[in-house]
Formats: sequence, C-alpha cells, structure tokens
Amino acid sequence: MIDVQNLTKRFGDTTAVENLSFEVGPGRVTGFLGPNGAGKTTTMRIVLGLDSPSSGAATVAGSAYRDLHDPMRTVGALLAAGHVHPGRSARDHLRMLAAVGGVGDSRVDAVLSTVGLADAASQRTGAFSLGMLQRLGIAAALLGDPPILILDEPVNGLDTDGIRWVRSLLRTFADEGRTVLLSSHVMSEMELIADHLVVIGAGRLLADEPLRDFIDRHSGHSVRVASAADVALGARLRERGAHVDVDGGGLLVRGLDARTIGGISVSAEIPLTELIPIRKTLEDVYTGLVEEHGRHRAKTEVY
Ligand SMILES: Nc1ncnc2c1ncn2[C@@H]1O[C@H](COP(=O)(O)OP(=O)(O)OP(=O)(O)O)[C@@H](O)[C@H]1O
Repeated sequence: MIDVQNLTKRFGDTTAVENLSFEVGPGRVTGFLGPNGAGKTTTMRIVLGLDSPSSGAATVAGSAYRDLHDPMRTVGALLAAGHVHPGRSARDHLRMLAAVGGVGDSRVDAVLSTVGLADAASQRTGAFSLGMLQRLGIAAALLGDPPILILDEPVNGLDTDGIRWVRSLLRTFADEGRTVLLSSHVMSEMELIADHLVVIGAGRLLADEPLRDFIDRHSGHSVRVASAADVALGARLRERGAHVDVDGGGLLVRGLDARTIGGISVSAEIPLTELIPIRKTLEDVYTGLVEEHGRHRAKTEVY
C-alpha cells in the first residue's frame, strides 16, 4: 500500500503538488495520469524519499521510505532509464545494486532473465538501446522481489513486444496481490494495463476511481441507432429529452442509454435495425477532463 496524505511540495514560487491525498491499494495496477508538469514525478520522488515534502506525508507499506528496514525488498522503482555507467555490463550494474540493497547475487540472473536481457548480461550498457535500458531499469526495480512497484513511464522506448511484455509483467504482479503505481503518457496502453486511475492536474487530485468508472462517468450516453422509421423515432427520442443528430444512415443519440432507447422503440412499435452504445476511449475522456480543468484554472486565475 502507498499512502499519500495532504501532500504539498513547493519549489520556490512553484507549487508542484498541492494538498494531494490518495491511496494505492494492492492487487491492482493503478495508473497515475496528469499533463506535463502536473506533479507526478515530484509525488513519486517524495514517496521514494528522494525529495522531502513541504507539508503532508507519504508512506510505503506503513512507513516513510527513509524508515523502511529493507527498502529494496519493500518497494522497487523505475524513475528514469539511463542512469547507468556505460562501461559496466548489465550484470555488474545489477550486482552492484544488489550489494547495496543487501540482496543476494542469485537474484541478478533471475531478473535479467525475467526482463529478457539474459543474452545481453555481459554487454556494456553503453551499447544498449533505450528499450534495453528500460528493461534494465525494470530489472533493477525487481531485484528485491518487492510487493510494491513504482514505475515512471516504463514503456518509453519499448517496441510493441516490449510493451506487451510490460503489460503482462504488471498484470501478473497485481494478480499476485502486489501493488503497482505506474505513470504513462500512452493512453491506449494505460487503458489496457490499469485497473484504477489517479489523475492529477496542476498538483491537485482530479480523479481517483476504477478506470471503467472514470470512462463511464465522463463519457455520457451516446448511442448509434437505426430503425425502420428514423424520423418518427427521432421525434419520440427528442420528446424524452435526447439530443438527436442524423448520422449517415441512422441517428446519433445523446442523453439516453441503449436500454431506454430500446424501450421507446418497442412502445412506439418502430423496429430497430441498429442499437450500438458508443464508448469513449481513455484518451478521449482524459483529454476532455484536462482541457476542462485548464479552462477552469484560466478562469479562476483571471477573476
Ligand atoms: N527540482 C525542481 N526545481 C524546481 N521546480 C521543479 C523541480 N522539480 C519539479 N519542478 C516543477 O514542479 C512542477 C511539477 O513537475 P513534475 O516533474 O513533478 O511533473 P510531471 O507530472 O512529472 O511532469 P512530466 O509528465 O512532464 O514528467 C513543474 O512545474 C516543474 O517545473
């Protein structure tokens, strides 16, 4: 469990995080979303004891990071790939980290194989691609076999296979009852990986709910309908408060769900030939929410 309570962080005049509270629970993948500069990295750094808060607190498994008895076996983190000595091999890099964290050498080859770098273990990391460095960063996070993982943009630089691999790794991790907090700008990927979302804007909490609820709540009802008598059906639907547009060979109906539209067509004795609820994607919903938040901020800053 990761617990962030009333967290505020200021850098001079910049408030990076403002009175932010949320919990990241076990057994699910929690996506951490927000536009550039929203405060995600700052929050993750504070959770990992790399920055101190101006006020409020963050704990991991019940303790502040600096008070953890065995940090590497409690939480694994990937904040930015690439901080690796280029002359060192992948295996030596991980051995050094394992020694510092008090983790046995046997884990080094185990994690190299988990991340698909077993064959490159002796190569200098200076010759690694961005994708290989990401895999090495994830290997380092897994060294202590921790129950909690915090990953900032883990799919950066990965190809399709690599992205699929991260997805299945995190799914397995969550299904084992572990805790995963993950940030990504790739919404299509986040939609496939995350069970739960924490969304922030300008350092403040905008949403903290299951991904499905987030999409449903912000989607509104939108249904494509076609029938034997679109004009008559459209009139009935408008009477019931729907917004109806003619859409190709049918109608696009907003404001009523598919079940209600079906009921109206039955009582009007107008057979339907199409009834398709339209779901928004995470990207649609997220972009809308961030734009709305930006407009609201601009307004409150002007007045
Ligand atoms: N060390 C620092 N000194 C001064 N300002 C900082 C520092 N770290 C972050 N900031 C500022 O705090 C705000 C939040 O930054 P942060 O990196 O946490 O956002 P983010 O959500 O991770 O953004 P991105 O998605 O671009 O990585 C930004 O305005 C940033 O410029």
